[in-house]
Amino acid sequence: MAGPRAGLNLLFRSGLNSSPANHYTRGLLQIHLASACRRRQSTLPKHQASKEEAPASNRTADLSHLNPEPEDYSRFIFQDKCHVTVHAGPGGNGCVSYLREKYIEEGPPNGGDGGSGGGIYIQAVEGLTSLHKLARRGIIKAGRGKNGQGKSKGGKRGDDVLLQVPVGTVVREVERHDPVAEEIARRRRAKAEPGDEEEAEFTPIEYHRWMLHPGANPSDFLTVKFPRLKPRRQAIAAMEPKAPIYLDLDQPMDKPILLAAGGAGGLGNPHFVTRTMGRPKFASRGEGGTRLELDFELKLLADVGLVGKPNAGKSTLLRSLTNSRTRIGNWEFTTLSPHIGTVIVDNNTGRRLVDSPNATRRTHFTIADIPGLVEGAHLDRGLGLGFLRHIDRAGILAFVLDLSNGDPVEELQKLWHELAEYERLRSLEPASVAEEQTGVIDWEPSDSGLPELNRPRQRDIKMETSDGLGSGQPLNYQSSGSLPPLTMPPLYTKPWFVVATKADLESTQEKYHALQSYLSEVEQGTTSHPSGIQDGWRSRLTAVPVSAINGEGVTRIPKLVMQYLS
Ligand SMILES: Nc1nc2c(ncn2[C@@H]2O[C@H](COP(=O)(O)OP(=O)(O)OP(=O)(O)O)[C@@H](O)[C@H]2O)c(=O)[nH]1
Ligand SMILES: [Mg+2]
Repeated sequence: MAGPRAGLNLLFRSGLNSSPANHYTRGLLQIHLASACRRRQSTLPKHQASKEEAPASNRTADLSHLNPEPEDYSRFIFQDKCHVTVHAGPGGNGCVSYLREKYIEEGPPNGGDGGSGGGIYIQAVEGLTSLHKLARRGIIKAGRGKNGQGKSKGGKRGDDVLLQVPVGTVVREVERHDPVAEEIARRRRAKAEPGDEEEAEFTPIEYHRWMLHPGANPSDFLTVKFPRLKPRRQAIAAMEPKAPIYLDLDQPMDKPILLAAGGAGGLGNPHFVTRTMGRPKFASRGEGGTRLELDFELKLLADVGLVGKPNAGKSTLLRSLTNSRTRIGNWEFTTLSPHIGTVIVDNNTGRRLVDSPNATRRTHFTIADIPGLVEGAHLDRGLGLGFLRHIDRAGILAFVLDLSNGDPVEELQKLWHELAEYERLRSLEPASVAEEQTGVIDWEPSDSGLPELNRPRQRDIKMETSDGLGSGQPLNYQSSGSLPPLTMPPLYTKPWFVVATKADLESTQEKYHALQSYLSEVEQGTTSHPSGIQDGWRSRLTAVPVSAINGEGVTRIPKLVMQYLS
């Protein structure tokens, strides 16, 4: 059974050059032989087939996962956007306490300080592919610092919260409520606009900032003279990214970074001892924690993006190349959310599974199966713009064309037309178009990841400096208006190739040849680029004939991709 197949492979290896036509013939011959093998297998009487265990060398690979039962797919919950409110923990209160010992009736103050509130941290990690877990949490609160205690015991720190998000997540601050910045601004306003003299002398009691001994009467607030205490921040707050937060987490991170530090703990009463007041009856309360409203958006970061019409065979192709268990079905829009599969090119056994012509040390690359594009996708038809955004981030575009359905050259042109239109709309009036047509706001990602955080943003947000208590924190605000445009490399400058699938079906050969000669013309410049843009990518254009459902011809794709990966 394997005899003729092995013989033919040998023949191809020795005798044929690697012209596109031969790739096709080779692919198809392999397919025919494979189906011949299957036919022979199936012609065996059933009982005989089961009894006669084929020798190991003769066993054909199990291809059942390429044409699965309807229920044989992984349930993949996917969410690529969410809005989350995070609260950094407030600090614990300071304590009012005095030393009490035998023969020391009125000991010195020994109230401990309150613990600081827990911070909110974020980390992009590999292995996550969706934001749905984060979205479920809705409101996320870090722990409150514990109150200080007598005998100079400080309160425990509040628990930190770590948000783990997939690589490729963009985090944008929508709203901020910072009690410390608010307090500073209030004081500044009071200082800048002194009322009449009477009013100036009157200082309102700051119940929210001070606390008395538990045994004290509320009226004691009137008699105690509180010192001036500036709002405080934890020292760690200096590590917060500059507001408004805008993070483009396009690399896995070794360590989390701080989004919002918890509030500083209150001071115990020993801090307020003066010459005239040896036993202060008050301590300060902990500072409130910052509240942030954050928008998360996942822009898939795959090396290769599969672009094709619905039902073209993208998911089958992904299954044949990777371990993905994405859903396959003979109807349009089987895939409703992007799926990412990983192709291992080096399993670290000392011998690479796929040779790379350039000296890249990549051990794997990723492929994104994106829902099908229909005509008018750039106008948000079908699953349109929502997923065109995901193509943005793929480094290489693989156009999946169904050879059995319609004219592949025309299909390729239509797909490119959608991408070019999307590109054009984005470059024309990015914010308004994106907002108007999708309700989605695109914003400018950084080119170089985290260091970019400190780049000043062109947004009209009122900044407050905080009297040296931390570097210029913004006052509470709500972002409004349009956001800066996305600066991704234009789609037409990305390397691309074509995967001509369903090559096992009848009368596909002529279509394949027509497609291949069209690509050669585009490459040579005798025909315009299918996007209609003159300086689109034109080098090494090729169409790979495959029958993904039989797993035939697909091994050429990783080799091709490795040529483009650096
Ligand atoms: N004969 C043949 N059929 C194929 C091949 N690849 C896919 N199919 C069939 O084409 C149909 C659609 O395949 P899918 O992989 O779900 O197509 P898709 O592009 O992911 O479709 P959407 O998710 O709707 O965009 C299924 O019935 C597959 O079995 C192939 O190489 N040969
Ligand atoms: Mg699909």
